[in-house]
Amino acid sequence: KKPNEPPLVFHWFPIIGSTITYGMDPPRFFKENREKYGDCFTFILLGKKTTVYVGPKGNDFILNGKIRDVNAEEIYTVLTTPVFGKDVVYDCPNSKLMEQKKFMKIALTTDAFRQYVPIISDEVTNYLKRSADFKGKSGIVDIPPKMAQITIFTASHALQGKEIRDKFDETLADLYHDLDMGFSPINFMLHWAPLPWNNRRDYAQRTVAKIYMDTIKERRARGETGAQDIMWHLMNSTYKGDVPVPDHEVAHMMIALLMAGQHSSSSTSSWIMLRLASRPDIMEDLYNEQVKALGADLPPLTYEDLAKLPLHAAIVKETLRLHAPIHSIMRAVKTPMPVPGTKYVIPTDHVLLAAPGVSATDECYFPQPELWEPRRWEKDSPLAPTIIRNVPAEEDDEKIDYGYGLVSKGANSPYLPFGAGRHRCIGEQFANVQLQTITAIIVRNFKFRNVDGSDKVIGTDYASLFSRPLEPAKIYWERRE
Ligand code: HEM
Ligand SMILES: N#Cc1ccc(COc2ccc(/C=C/c3ccc(C(F)(F)[C@](O)(Cn4cnnn4)c4ccc(F)cc4F)nc3)cc2)cc1
Repeated sequence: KKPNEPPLVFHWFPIIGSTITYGMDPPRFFKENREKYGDCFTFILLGKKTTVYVGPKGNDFILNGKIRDVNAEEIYTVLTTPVFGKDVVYDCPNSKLMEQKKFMKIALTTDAFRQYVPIISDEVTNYLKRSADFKGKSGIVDIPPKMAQITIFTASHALQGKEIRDKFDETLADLYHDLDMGFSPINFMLHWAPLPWNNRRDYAQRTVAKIYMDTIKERRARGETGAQDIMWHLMNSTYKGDVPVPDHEVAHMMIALLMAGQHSSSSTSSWIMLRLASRPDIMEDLYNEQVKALGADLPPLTYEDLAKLPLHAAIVKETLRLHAPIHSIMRAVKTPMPVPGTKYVIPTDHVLLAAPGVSATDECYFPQPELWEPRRWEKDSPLAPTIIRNVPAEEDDEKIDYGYGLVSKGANSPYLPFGAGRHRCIGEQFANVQLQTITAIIVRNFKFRNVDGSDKVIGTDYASLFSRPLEPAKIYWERRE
């Protein structure tokens, strides 16, 4: 170990290093090594020196790193470009990504959400009516595959438009599956390997992109201006210098948004259902919150209704605190980076890894951190986030504009499931609308509990790109009369 580098995690073998212990359970790996080495330490991930820096200071160091010091696209492009397609997101200069995020964000407006809530409600209601797994009065169901179906229908219809959503009933579903096979950490690590599924992924990418480009041509021919969905906005956006967005870039951004929305929401909605099954009392409280706020006849849900359902919002917030789909955020180091307050200088042959989930489960910020308690987010809850150095976890947050609107630097926040800084998520509001609406409709139809009646919750599968529940994850459901 060199004197001015962070401590190196002990490992037996070169190349493999700590890949397996990290890959099997990243949160446990971070916690154990934080206790041994402190907030900043280096481990070997498939031969690559990977420096972890956790806690609010680590989150700030990595997520608010200067563009000349840290680089996301170098790390992510091998994973995302074969799946999304060329010239978008991580296959273009960061300045172009910032413009693309501006275009996407313009489409995700309150007006759009007003349209999305009825769309999402109807998709969930229809799915529950049609699904063979929810026939009769009660039963046992493996919930993650059902939530994957519900999210693909709701995300594709809301974000991509009706014509794309209807294609998911036939060809698009299989193509999406082949595309999805390429979205795995193996590709992340061994992108150069001629893995068999990568041919299917490449064929699927070209075919899906063509479906989008044909839809774009149809809409342009029809002079379509009705649906204010994302495709319409991207088709009518121009880069600085009034350069229109080429059709293939619109198609590739649509694939990127579909993948983002699908994986994050499918994982999170599965965890929400599993947590509700472990706490049937909270599921009852959600039902009563709706009856109290909207009336016992439970009229069709509107976007404005969501603001009257704070417990529904807290369910999503608390689930993301314990089950953030992205457990590791990576950056390449472009210039040697001195770590403030230490003698460490991170060299350019290291990769930086931020793990915001570590502070979200740190007892010094969240009392009883492993307890899933949505009410901890209410103002005067005894479990509320500890005020950090007189900076409340939520407010008083420094904001900065990277070209797609003001985003919080989140420098002091122990809770960053959507990241922070230049690469921060632009899908947070959509995700909240989608997840709260799905939860509200499910709560209206069913009561859940664990098959064994316990308050336990299943373990996490970290082997895929987005952490998600181990499968099968069965719950007992009962139709609410
Ligand atoms: C529960 C849902 C979601 C979670 C937890 C989540 C989380 C994140 C995180 C942690 C990042 C930062 C990645 C990094 O810094 O490397 C991010 C970025 C991003 N997310 Fe999300 N996301 C969610 C939903 C969505 C949705 C629904 C969309 C699109 C509609 C979306 C689009 C994006 C985009 C475009 C970026 C920017 C990437 C960059 O600038 O490098 N996300 N998200
Ligand atoms: N042995 C072994 C062994 C070793 C290691 C492991 C596990 O190791 C790791 C390490 C790192 C990671 C990182 C996750 C990661 C990063 C980027 C992205 C993304 F870019 F794709 C995304 O941010 C996703 N996103 C954003 N918002 N919603 N979705 C995105 C951005 C913009 C966009 F438009 C579309 C997008 F969808 N996705 C996921 C995951 C697993 C397992 C086994």
